[in-house]
Amino acid sequence: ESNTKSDPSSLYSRLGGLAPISVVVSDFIDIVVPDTFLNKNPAVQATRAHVPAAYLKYRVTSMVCSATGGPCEYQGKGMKEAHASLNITEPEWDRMVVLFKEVLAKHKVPAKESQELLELIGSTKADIVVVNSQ
Ligand code: HEM
Repeated sequence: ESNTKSDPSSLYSRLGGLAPISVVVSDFIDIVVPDTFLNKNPAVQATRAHVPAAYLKYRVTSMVCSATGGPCEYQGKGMKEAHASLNITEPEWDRMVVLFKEVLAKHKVPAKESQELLELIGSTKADIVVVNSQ
């Protein structure tokens, strides 16, 4: 596995590189895609028919790899564009964060690295949550 180009102090390296990152992302997508609360959003539910989970795993893994200082290049859509038509609400965002924290705990990602990943995810919130429902 070629993570040799990466700074050893990067979040990417501290997470253990691409193999552990891809496992955490894969588990996360496996939990998020069938989640009944998130699928109450009809726009989100509708994408299940035409956006394969394997595709989302690939895109989210390459994004996390890139954003944490790893050797990947994210070539997917911007977060605003990817989620614009999904009408994602604040409660849906909060549900996703709960599910993400469960996956981090399951894989025993250390507190510091978990916090950094949550901040990274948090930095995309303004582009993803388009409905202010509170
Ligand atoms: C409640 C929160 C979220 C929901 C319900 C959600 C749902 C979705 C759905 C349904 C798609 C497929 C859109 C389509 O192709 O029509 C998608 C794409 C994507 N999402 Fe999310 N998402 C959420 C949050 C996030 C977060 C926090 C990230 C990463 C920081 C993320 C990263 C991506 C990426 C990388 C894609 C693929 C973009 C592409 O096709 O190039 N999503 N999301």
